Amino acid sequence: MSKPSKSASAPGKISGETPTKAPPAAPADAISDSFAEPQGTGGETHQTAGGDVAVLTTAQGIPVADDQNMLKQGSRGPTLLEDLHFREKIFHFDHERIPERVVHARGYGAHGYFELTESLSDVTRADVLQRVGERVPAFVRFSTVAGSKGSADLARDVRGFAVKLYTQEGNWDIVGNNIPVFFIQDAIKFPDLIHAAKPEPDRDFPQAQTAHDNFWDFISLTPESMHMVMWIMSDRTIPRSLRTIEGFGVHTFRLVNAEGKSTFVKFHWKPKQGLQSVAWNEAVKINGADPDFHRRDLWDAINAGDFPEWELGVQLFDDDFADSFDFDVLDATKLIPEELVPVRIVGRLVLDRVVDNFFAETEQVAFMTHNVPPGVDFSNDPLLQGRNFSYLDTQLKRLGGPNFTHIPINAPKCPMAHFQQDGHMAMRNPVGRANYEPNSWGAAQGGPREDPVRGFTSFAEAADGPRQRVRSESFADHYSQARQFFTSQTPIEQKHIGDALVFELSKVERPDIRSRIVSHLLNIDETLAATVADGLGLALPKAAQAARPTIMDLPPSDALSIVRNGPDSFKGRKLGILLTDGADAAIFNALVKAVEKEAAVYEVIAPKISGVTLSDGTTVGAKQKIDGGPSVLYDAIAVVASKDGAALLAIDAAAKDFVTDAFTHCKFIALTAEAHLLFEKAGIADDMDDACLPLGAVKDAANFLAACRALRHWPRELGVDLDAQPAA
Ligand code: HEM
Repeated sequence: MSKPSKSASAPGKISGETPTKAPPAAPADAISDSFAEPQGTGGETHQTAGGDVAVLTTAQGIPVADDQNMLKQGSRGPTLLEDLHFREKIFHFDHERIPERVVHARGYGAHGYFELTESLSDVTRADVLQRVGERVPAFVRFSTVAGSKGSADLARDVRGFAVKLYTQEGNWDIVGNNIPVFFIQDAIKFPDLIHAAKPEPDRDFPQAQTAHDNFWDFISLTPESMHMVMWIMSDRTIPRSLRTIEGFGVHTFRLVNAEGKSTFVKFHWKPKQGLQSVAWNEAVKINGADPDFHRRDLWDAINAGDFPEWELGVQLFDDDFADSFDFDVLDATKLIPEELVPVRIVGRLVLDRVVDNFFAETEQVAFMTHNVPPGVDFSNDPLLQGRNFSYLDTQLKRLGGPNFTHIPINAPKCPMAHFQQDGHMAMRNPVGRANYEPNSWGAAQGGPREDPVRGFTSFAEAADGPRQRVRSESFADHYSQARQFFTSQTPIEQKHIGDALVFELSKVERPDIRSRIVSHLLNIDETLAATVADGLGLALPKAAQAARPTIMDLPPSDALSIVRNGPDSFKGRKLGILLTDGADAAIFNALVKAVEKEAAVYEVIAPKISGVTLSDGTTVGAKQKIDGGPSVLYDAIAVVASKDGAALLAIDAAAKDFVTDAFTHCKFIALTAEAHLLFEKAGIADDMDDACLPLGAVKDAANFLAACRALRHWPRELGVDLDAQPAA
């Protein structure tokens, strides 16, 4: 196979292959002064080539003399069909869009590597899992499921966590989610699930939300989804960052070793950054303030050298365990508690490079569950089996032809040779005379041959039984693990699940659908059901008919809680510092130093984007003007204001929102004595608690950053939420 040549890429220069390095940023002195640009007869700007500046060409390479005006008959006359440059330019523009993914349309990707830290050679012959210390390139795409490509990042939704490992035995795609279970057990229900979740077909809303009748109607009639419902109503679906989510392969897969022995496996990605989520009220506001919150966060962190990292964990088990387990390991609505089968950490995934071009890489990447190397294999999970058909099929539609593996992001990075040829946009065709096998052209010209030893062989599982459309009885317990998830949460997390259910069901117009959901909750946890019924002002219905009674005493699992798996540092988090003219320079500088010591980051927010002049006369630039930098964009806030500055802030609605939102969202807050006025005028001065710390002296900065390690002061929430108040 011929390999496209690599060429260094400069802005606007087209090469045959996606460049591996971002083009160098233009030096500051190269930024043009638009006031000095040459103008044409109509006053339009004409920038011309010369020196280091390349000549603009058509896609055919023909140099372009004028890119501002169409070819006309006279300056005010009709446009001529002969204008080859205009026609080509518009033609290409007209065809820029490809269909968005039918699900997971909004996503964001990054490059990195996977490194093996513990060999799995005892259980698999997969080359990538043999030798400790070896690395393979990786590409990861995170996504939301229901929203369109242009929807907002903080939608309450499952996050896709799709990993492509470019191994020496071909691409291995682990197409997972940040939740270890799924809504449905059988792939035949996937179109129904997604239709119900997406905007309703007559009105095409709501966008990127499950809070509507169709979704909850379907769910209320699909009791197998109840475990997943607990997860999606938890804070897992409003993560603080893509860097703070777990990833799960969900299904039971197989690992197969050199002797052909199979071991069942579940895949886990555990974030070194710890788990963290935001509050719902905060998520709603982030979506308005910065719909790109998650992608910006990932882009900024990687570009700053703060590379997110996940550990690859495996839960390995055999047939005996599978037979003894309370649930069916082929049922994707069930997980295997880590307390029963510990997660063995065997590798690390590091994301260290942003994409050069979003479309070329993130949009065109094609993940497929059936991409597995020799030594990895499938189980009979009927959801997985259906997925194995769906992903290849959908790529053909989305990427327009069978040659999507020629796109650099999808091309394997190992030797490959086959006789597939032609088709739309074929970049690689077999060379030489033979394009079939068997053939008699000999080693030099005959092309590749099969390899029964190294090649992929499916695990020789025996299967028997009548052909039938049926759901296994072993899939019939719909509530026990839902209950186990709920009882494994801390009280604040349980409250959030109740709040989320009340919120979502309040958006459902039909009372009977609300009631049906509560009838399922009664089979999970009576208190939760009563709380939700109360929140909806609904009489408690009868419990839903259960195919299997709930196992009430499954032991709680700490691994299922976000709060219990948070980090113990503020590393990688962002402090928002609201500054005014005349603010204490020593305190500001101490804060900056403390932030850097904590390996965190900060942004300055000021009344004007030009920045402020501090008490010592130094000037500090602002990243955000106050109404463009609400506190929902930060993990903690500090208000460092002078007396006059605080007086100005105290009349500003955005400044008042800045502190009240931070307070409501249980964030750590630091303030100078002068800034107190803003908190008074915002109406929260009397409620301030232990997580509101004074910035009276330089040493207070470090104390404050140390306190921020707890991330949130959740007890405060009970004081600021109507639903948390005792009934009158
Ligand atoms: C455990 C259940 C599932 C998980 C974890 C899952 C995960 C994902 C992820 C992460 C993506 C986005 C891939 C990307 O970033 O490009 C995706 C896309 C997709 N999924 Fe699934 N999915 C599940 C179930 C299903 C099922 C049952 C089907 C169909 C039978 C399905 C069909 C699709 C399709 C068609 C896409 C769009 C792919 C593309 O256009 O690139 N998924 N899924």
